[in-house]
Amino acid sequence: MTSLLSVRDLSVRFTVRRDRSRRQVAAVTDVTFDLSPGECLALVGESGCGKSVLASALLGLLPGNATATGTALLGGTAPTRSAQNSSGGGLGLPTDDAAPGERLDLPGGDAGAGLREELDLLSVGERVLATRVRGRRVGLIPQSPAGHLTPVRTIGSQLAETIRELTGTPRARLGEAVLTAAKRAAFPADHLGLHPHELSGGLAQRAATALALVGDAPLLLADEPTTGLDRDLVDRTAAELRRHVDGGRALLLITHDLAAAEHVADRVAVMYAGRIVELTEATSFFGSPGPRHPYARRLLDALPTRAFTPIPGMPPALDALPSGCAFAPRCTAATSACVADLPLLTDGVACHHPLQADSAPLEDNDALQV
Ligand SMILES: Nc1ncnc2c1ncn2[C@@H]1O[C@H](COP(=O)(O)OP(=O)(O)OP(=O)(O)O)[C@@H](O)[C@H]1O
Ligand code: NI
Repeated sequence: MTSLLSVRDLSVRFTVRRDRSRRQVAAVTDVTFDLSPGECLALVGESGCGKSVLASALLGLLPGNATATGTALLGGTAPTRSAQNSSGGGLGLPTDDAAPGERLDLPGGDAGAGLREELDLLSVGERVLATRVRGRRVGLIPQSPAGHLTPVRTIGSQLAETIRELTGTPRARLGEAVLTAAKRAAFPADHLGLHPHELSGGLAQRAATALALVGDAPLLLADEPTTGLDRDLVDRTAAELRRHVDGGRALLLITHDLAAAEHVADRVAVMYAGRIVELTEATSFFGSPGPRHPYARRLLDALPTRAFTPIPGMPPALDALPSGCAFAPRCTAATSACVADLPLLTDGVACHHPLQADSAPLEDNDALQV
């Protein structure tokens, strides 16, 4: 299937001042993956491994001290018959690769050819990202919803404004549309009159989710969308996200919650110290043969429903990464080759000694060989 998003060699470097010298923080390094319409890729990994920075890079939301390199092609989408008619047709785009259920009758009278052409998200620039990409072609459920909500406006009025802007819903039907949008994210209707600071973390999360779903963007980036939610709301959010994907949209699900990832994801990418170290089908990852990278295996074993064994040691500092495998100092299977040579992602795993099928949980008392 044609990719909706093709990320190639995406790297992000932050320049920071430390001890009166400038240092480079390698937050994301050489990340490559594809995402198709109707597919969910879960991006998992310990805190600080670069997941949110990756999402920010795709939306042009990096701070000023960051530099992103590589490419992130967002595929063009074909117009529907009605959009073709209304815009006079002939947008010069292929019509046979539209995702099933993809929203193509683009809102807001913005149905120009540029809206649907292929874009490199890393090079298009802020104006295109702000007017044509964010919310319309790429939706974001941010990790810190409070920072993305307007503090002085009620959730209801923020939803109404976003709905009007992105879908062109007439004023008379806005009230009904706000209720529908809130319900999709399990945001209670009787809280729509509240301001962001009056909401709990979980409610702010649901408000941000409702806002992100409004544009029905073909690609959704959901950064920890279930943080702060009770288990039944986690399940509801996971089900809503899956519905979104089954409607033909693509989802990059960034999460610590491997259980939620198991319910929603088609494929899993495991990040460690800024790199993808394993990229595989969710059924193989969560079932058989299981993760093949020792770090991925440890991550899964750390789940309370599995071996419940924490991963020993700490991830490396991103401004002083080793030249070989960054996981080697914590890896019980590491050899001198792991310290000397960086293993590249080959056949879905970046490891010199990938685990064999259905291997037993790794033991903490295995002596580190490095
Ligand atoms: N503005 C910045 N300047 C310097 N370093 C930064 C900046 N923003 C993020 N980083 C670094 O980039 C790394 C990756 O951060 P990121 O937020 O992507 O992690 P994450 O995987 O999303 O973690 P979490 O699961 O905790 O959300 C971190 O080590 C962080 O310190
Ligand atoms: Ni994050």
